[in-house]
Amino acid sequence: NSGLAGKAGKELGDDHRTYESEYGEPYETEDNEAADLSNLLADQMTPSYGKSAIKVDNVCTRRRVGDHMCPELFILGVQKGGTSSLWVFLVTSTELKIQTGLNLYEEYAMPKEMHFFDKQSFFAEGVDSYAEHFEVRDEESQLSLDATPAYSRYARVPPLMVSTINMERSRFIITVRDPVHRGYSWYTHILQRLIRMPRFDQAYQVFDYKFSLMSKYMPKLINECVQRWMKYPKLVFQHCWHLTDNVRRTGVLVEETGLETIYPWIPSSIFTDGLYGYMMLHWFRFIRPNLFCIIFYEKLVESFADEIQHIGPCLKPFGREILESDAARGLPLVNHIKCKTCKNFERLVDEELSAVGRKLNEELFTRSNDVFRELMRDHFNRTGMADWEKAYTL
Ligand SMILES: Nc1ncnc2c1ncn2[C@@H]1O[C@H](COP(=O)(O)OS(=O)(=O)O)[C@@H](OP(=O)(O)O)[C@H]1O
Repeated sequence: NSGLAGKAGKELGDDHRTYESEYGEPYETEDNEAADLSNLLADQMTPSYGKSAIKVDNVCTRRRVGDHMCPELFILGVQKGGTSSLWVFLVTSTELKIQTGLNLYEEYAMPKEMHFFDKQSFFAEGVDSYAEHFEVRDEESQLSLDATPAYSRYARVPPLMVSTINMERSRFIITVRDPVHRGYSWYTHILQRLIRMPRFDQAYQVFDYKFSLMSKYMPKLINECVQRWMKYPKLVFQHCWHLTDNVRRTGVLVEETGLETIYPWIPSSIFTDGLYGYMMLHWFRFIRPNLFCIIFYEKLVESFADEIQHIGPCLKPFGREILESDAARGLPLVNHIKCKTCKNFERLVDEELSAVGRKLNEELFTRSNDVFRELMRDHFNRTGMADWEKAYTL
């Protein structure tokens, strides 16, 4: 593993204290992250954003026939944004010929998700190991996809990607969804799949496992951070996302249960992962906007054939396009967790979720959505999008 990927991994490993991540493995803290990220990758940030001089020399940038193939198409997020269905659509298309990974690092991950950039232990294995998870390139035109929706929610991922992959060729897809519904879906996901892990159970127990109580307490705390950094919108995400020390220090007494928060980043991620405006500003510091394709979950569900065309610019450089006949297949329904057997699940009917959502918008999401709407207008020429709050006005 030559080049900057190794250097970045080593320096991060050497310089940062390690804690256990939410999945029980070490990750770096985000102490002085602004300084760390910008110093570490200052050289690489400019070329990736400017006129694309590739400085990294590794298996991803050499891309030789006969070598394992690094992905050049990514679904970065967001978690619970319909990414599994989108992945199924893309990799089952006989027209598009997009290849998925040969095998995964993690036995229990969704088949689409490599988690190379968000899990420190995988990244530490190096870029050659990443490529080896994909097929050997038989011809120049082959294209592989890494669809790991967790990437978008880790502030450290974009600089690591820039220091590793072939930035000249790569394209990045993100689907977004009403942050309230996304949050509720993520809460449901945790109750069904992750609650068996003691830290998830303890974190949720504090709130009597209720989404409504998490929505009452966590956004206030997150918003204090957001307000503090609002003067520098590009820095909000890296200072306020779910794994910052700021969030770790956050203690709050939940009056209804009489318990203090434990592992506060677990419930806080339900909300911070939905700060799309600040999240995208962070990504755009490292990767220029025209390499992204951003699509809307609600539009995918309502009018798939139209919305899916918005990933066209991310396929075109690879000589691919979505044909009408392909789009007519529609969005498959994958990964719908009913939580029928979830213990302690707070099932909120529409009206209840609307009431919770109204407050979440007031307190947290509207400002971030405003930023996001501006980005959609300025960089993607899409206006009238992301008006999720409308559904919550009385
Ligand atoms: N075709 C179609 N129509 C409507 N909704 C759909 C469809 N396909 C996926 N979904 C919903 O997308 C949610 C899962 O998103 P992800 O696959 O991105 O989740 S994950 O982060 O990979 O776990 C999950 O949302 P919730 O059901 O609200 O939890 C899925 O039901």
